[in-house]
Amino acid sequence: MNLPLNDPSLLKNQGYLNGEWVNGDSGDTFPVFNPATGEEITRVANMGTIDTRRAIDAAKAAMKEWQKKSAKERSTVLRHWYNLIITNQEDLAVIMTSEQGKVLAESRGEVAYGASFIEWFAEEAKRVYGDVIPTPQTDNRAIVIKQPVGVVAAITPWNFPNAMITRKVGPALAAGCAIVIKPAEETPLSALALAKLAQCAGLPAGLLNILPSKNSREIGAEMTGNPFVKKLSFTGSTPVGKALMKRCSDTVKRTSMELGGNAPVIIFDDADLDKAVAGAAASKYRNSGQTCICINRILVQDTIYDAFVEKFAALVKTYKIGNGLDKSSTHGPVVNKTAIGDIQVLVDEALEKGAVAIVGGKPSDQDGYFYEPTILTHVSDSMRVFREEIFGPVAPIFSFSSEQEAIAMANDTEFGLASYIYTRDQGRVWRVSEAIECGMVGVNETAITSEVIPFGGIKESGQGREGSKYGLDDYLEIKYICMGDLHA
Ligand SMILES: NC(=O)c1ccc[n+]([C@@H]2O[C@H](COP(=O)([O-])OP(=O)(O)OC[C@H]3O[C@@H](n4cnc5c(N)ncnc54)[C@H](O)[C@@H]3O)[C@@H](O)[C@H]2O)c1
Ligand SMILES: O=C[C@H](O)CS(=O)(=O)O
Repeated sequence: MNLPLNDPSLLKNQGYLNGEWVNGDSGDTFPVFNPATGEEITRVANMGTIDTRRAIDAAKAAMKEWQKKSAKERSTVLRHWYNLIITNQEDLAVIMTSEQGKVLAESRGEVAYGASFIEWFAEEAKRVYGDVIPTPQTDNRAIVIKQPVGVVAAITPWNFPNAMITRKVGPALAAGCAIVIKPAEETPLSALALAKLAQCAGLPAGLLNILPSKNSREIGAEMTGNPFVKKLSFTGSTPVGKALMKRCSDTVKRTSMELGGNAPVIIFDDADLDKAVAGAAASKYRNSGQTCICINRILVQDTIYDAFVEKFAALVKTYKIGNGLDKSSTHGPVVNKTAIGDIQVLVDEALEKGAVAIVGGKPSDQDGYFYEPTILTHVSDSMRVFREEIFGPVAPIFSFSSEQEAIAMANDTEFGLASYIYTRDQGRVWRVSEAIECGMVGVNETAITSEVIPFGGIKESGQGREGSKYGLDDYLEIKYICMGDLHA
């Protein structure tokens, strides 16, 4: 399948290992499909254990020189890479829409968002400060320096195939580390195109290694078991994150976990209703609901429930699902056929328990993996759509009476990634923001992410933070040096 690219050389189908484009040791390949059409885009090298081991060895060797460079030298390379990503934004967006499905406008936005992490950490690289601590003794001083954690392994998901790569590679390289990445098997092309641009930017060989593969378990086993890997950064589902954390404990690796969500939005009766409708819809149906911080449960105060449902349904009915490269499409497909089935199981379970699909409720009849934007009313917390991450364009709308009931519903989950509140009562903003158990809160806003904020969750949504001034810490180790014999 030919993609409409200005630079066709960005469409890579080999692994990127030690600065070279290579086929997997097995010589095997796997297909990458366009979810809007079901067509095969290309076949990609299927990397395995031997390739992973080679990549880790290359990263270990390359890191020796990289960590000796000055922060400014590392920053300069990252800045050049950022400039190349922005210059090639349109091609990167077309590649993303073709393999992941999101509409082109969202893909363009993700490329810019992904690039912002490279820009941000090009700057943060120069601000890895330490401490000089006055000690209780008079003849010594305590010095604290920060050093790179070591070789990083990373595993990333298909829903943001560009930004989930750069949100890890940016801080890793800025800190002086080298990194080996396995992207999702559904969307390797975005990662490979980023590697091509990093190569063009002069990033030294071995610092960035991309291992496309269908053998995720096999590669994960090597990444989590190899003693030269000092940190695993994972973004994906909570069950997989738990398994990887367990494996990492064998060699006491540091881990960063960006896992599943079950975000509530709480809409109080003093909210600006039109803003709440627009914000809730934008979050819920962003990337066709395949976003970790998508609203998963809409909680509306009972006094405004009917008014909210009427406005929300009127907006959702205007959506046009279709191929993301078609300018008239507002929303794209879901990632594959399995996702269609998973979503339908959740919807059917709710319907069997009394829910009503006032909009949608089934797959679209057009070719490709399309699910109709769906709204469910008459829902309850006994349904799976209350407890599980839907990861599709389905909006269950629950009602509540009091602030206390809303907080209890919001917190009634093992997840704790993002939450959203619509109210114009400042006292309520503080009470509810502090009471909700999560890592990020949007108040009268659902577009809450950028490179400057600490992205991450609590409970079973993960550990660590990506982006912001905090993001570099996950790739650094603190070393304390006692400077004695001061009066020698
Ligand atoms: N918190 C965040 O920042 C964030 C961001 C994006 C997605 N997510 C979460 O990711 C999930 C959706 O993405 P997904 O379907 O790709 O998740 P997933 O966990 O199925 O896969 C994520 C990655 O892990 C790999 N993988 C799967 N099983 C593995 C194993 N046993 N060993 C090693 N690697 C394995 C996959 O190949 C993929 O690269 C959702 O739960 C979503 O909430 C979280
Ligand atoms: O799906 C997960 C992403 O992290 C969401 S965002 O692009 O960071 O908002």
